[in-house]
Amino acid sequence: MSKGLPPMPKIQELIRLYGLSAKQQLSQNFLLDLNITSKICKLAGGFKDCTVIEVGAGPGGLTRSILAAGAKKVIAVEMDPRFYPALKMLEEASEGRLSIVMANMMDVDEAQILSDYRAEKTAWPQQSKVKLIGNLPFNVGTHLMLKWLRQIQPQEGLYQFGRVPLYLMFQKELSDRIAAPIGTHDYTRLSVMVQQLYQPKIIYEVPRKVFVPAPKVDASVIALEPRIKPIGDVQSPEYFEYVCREIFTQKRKVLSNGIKILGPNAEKDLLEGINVNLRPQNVTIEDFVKIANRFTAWEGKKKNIDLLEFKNQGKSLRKDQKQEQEIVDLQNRMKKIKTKLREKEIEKQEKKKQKDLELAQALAEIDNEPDEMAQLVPKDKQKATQHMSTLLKQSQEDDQDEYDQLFDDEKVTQEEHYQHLLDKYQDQIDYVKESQLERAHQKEIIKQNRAIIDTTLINNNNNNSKKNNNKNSDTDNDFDQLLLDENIDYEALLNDIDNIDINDIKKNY
Ligand SMILES: C[S@@+](CC[C@H](N)C(=O)[O-])C[C@H]1O[C@@H](n2cnc3c(N)ncnc32)[C@H](O)[C@@H]1O
Repeated sequence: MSKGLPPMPKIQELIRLYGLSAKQQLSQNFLLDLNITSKICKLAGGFKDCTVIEVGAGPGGLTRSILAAGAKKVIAVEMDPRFYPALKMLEEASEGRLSIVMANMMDVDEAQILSDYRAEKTAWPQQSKVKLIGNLPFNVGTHLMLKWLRQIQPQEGLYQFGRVPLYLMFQKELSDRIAAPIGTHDYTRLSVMVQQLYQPKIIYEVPRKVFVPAPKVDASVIALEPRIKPIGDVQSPEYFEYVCREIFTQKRKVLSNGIKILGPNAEKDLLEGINVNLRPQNVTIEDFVKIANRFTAWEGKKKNIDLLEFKNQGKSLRKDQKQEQEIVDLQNRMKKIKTKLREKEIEKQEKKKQKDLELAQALAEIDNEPDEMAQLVPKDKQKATQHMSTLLKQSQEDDQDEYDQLFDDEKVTQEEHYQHLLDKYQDQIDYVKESQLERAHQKEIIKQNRAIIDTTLINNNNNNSKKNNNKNSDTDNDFDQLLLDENIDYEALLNDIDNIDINDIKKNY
């Protein structure tokens, strides 16, 4: 049990209790082994007396270890509301040391939450009393890292609180690239951009098997300590990012050739004093800064340079995450509907069996071969129904003869005669009529089912694009309505649902 916390249910138990299965599509891979999370905290240098922002707290495994490591305050940011009850339980046990912020970290104002929770400000270049840690989906982690990286030089956001180190879990390959030394295969745009501002160090390699569920790749925790003084003095972070991006697209060319991508005469105007025979992977960060600063002031650069990637990264991530979430929700609703339909189908089959049995019994009463009829009914209801009509007709005719005779003998009145016939056959006649109608009706129902499914999905897509929050309830109402119909052809409906390709829905976004 975690030091400093009262006894609490295990994370695995909370996951079971609150039904917190990982959403694999959203790359939720949990760390449930507290030995591992404690080791990560230790390798991050411990959190004693620190204010720690934990990004993507999930069910709270790592959170417990951070608290156990003596953090003064933990601010756990999580965007998936399913985790709120589990985190709330931990918050209550933490005696004020844990606070939960339910939000997308892309939208969080770090300086605001740190002031709200009275984090201590430390003057640059001292080591900060604030630390940030996160086991995030890998793509999200990269976007956020770029967000924090851009806050360093203007000392905004996190960096109003001093030299805040970041401890981020990435897929191993990405951490290797971020930390890659110059001259290695892994030295890329990201290495240059991150290392210009941070001192990176891989502190822990985490094999995939320790996550639940296991991702497809191994991971590692990288520590990013802001440099006291960045390498070089970048004039425009936007152009620095642009220049690094463009030059690394020319990885196989030496600088004198590759630089041409930045515009005509770039070689003459931007490379003075730089070894032009190097490939990008051998160019120092200082030289990248020099080239980028010259480019920023350069008249010869292309007009309308696309800096959109730099500006829109956060936006596109938010959009991607929202869409992924919507698709997961849609898939979950489909799953629920399928379960409901299967139950209804079983119910319907039971009813059908019962009806067939009743039909067989009814036939047995007017036929001398009950066994044969009992076999015929479940196999071919239409044939059985026809057979039953013939038998009924025959039987009515026999009775008619018998009663005509009685009537002729004046033993019964005409009225009694018809009443007798009516009573005897009414039920069977109704049943036969119903059965004959059934097939035509079924066809109609199948058509209706298809129409409802089509409309529901179209509505769903339209609603998604209109960002209409009521879409789920509309869709659910349609389906609930559908399920109320006793005569529904569940099998056809299930087939239709099975044939829905979730990728088609994705395409429509
Ligand atoms: C890989 S899981 C890790 C959960 C937990 N920290 C652990 O180690 O078991 C990532 C968590 O980050 C959350 N998350 C993903 N994107 C986020 C974002 N933009 N802002 C806040 N939380 C996010 C997910 O909902 C999920 O709970």
